Amino acid sequence: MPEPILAVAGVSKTYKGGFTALHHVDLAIRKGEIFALLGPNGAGKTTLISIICGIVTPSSGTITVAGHDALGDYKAARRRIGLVPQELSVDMFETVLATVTFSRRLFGHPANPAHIERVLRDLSLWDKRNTKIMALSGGMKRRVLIAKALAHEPEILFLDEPTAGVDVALRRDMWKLVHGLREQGTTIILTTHYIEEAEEMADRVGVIDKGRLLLVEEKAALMHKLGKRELDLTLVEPLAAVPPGLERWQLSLVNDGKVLRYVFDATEEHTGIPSLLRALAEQSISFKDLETSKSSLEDIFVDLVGERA
Ligand SMILES: Nc1ncnc2c1ncn2[C@@H]1O[C@H](COP(=O)(O)OP(=O)(O)OP(=O)(O)O)[C@@H](O)[C@H]1O
Repeated sequence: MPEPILAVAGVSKTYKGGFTALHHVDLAIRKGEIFALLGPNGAGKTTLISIICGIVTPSSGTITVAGHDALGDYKAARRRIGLVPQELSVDMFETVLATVTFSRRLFGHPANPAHIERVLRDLSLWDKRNTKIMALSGGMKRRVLIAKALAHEPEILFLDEPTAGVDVALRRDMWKLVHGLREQGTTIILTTHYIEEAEEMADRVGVIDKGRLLLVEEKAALMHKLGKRELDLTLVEPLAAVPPGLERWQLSLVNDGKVLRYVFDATEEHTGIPSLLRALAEQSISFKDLETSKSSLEDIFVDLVGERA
C-alpha cells in the first residue's frame, strides 16, 4: 500500500472521569478513498475524529496526516483536514459568502474568491451567497457546513454523520455530492450509523464498537466474505415445527410456520439447495413460492456487534 494520507497508530482515549472511549485503534486511510466508519451510538466515532482533528487529546498513540505529526505539528496537519461537524456551528446572522470566506481565512490561506465560488456553485449555494444563514432551509445549512469545511482546500474531508435527520432526497443529494468530491481527489471519511449509507458510498468500511475497531475491509469483500443468503419457501401447508430428518440444513420457520427459511453461505461452492429440495419432496412437503435474498451490510453489522438475539 502506498504511504497512507492518514495513519492512526495505537490511539487510546480515557476521558477524565475514567471512561475509556477508544482502545488502541490502528487505521490507515488511502489517498482518494471514501472510508465509512460505522458504529452504534457511543461507539467512539466522534472521539476518534475529534482526536484526528486535534480537538481532543489522545491518552496514547500517534496520528500522521499527509506526513505531518498531528500532535507535534498540529497546525500543518489540521490545514490538510476539513471537518463537517454533526451539529450546526455557524453564525446565523452572517451571509453564506461571508461565513465561508471567513472559514478560509481562519487557516491563514490567502483569499481565493474563485475557489470559494467553485465550492458554493458545487453545493448549489451560489444563488444564496448573499442570504443570511438563518433564512436557509435545514438542508442548505448542512451544505454551508460542507462549504465551510472545503473553503481552505483540505485534502481530507471528515463528515460526522452527514445525513443524520435529513430526508431521503437530501440524503441522496449528499451522497452524490460526496462522490463528486472524491472525483476531484478529496479523501473522504464519514461516520454513520446508517448501514445504507456505508453500503451506498464507501470503498472501505471500518466497524467500531465500544471503542474497538472490529474490522476494516473493502466494502465488496466484506459483503462477499460475510454474505449469507436466505432462501424462503412459502409452504402449501403451514408447519408447526421443522420436521425431523432435515438437521443438515440450517432451517427455521417464520411467519406462523407458513415459510420455511434456509440460511446458507452464498460463497460456498455447494449451497445445499438441490439436496434440500429433494429432501422436502421425499417428505411430501410442498411449497408454492420460493425466494432468495442477500443479507445486507446491516445483517453483517448486527451480527458483528452481537445485537442479534
Ligand atoms: N468528554 C467526555 N467525557 C467523558 N466521556 C465522554 C466524553 N465524550 C464522549 N464520551 C463517551 O465516550 C463514548 C464514545 O462517544 P462518541 O461521541 O465518540 O461516540 P459516537 O460513536 O460518536 O456516538 P454517536 O453515534 O452517538 O455520536 C461514549 O460512551 C461517550 O459517553
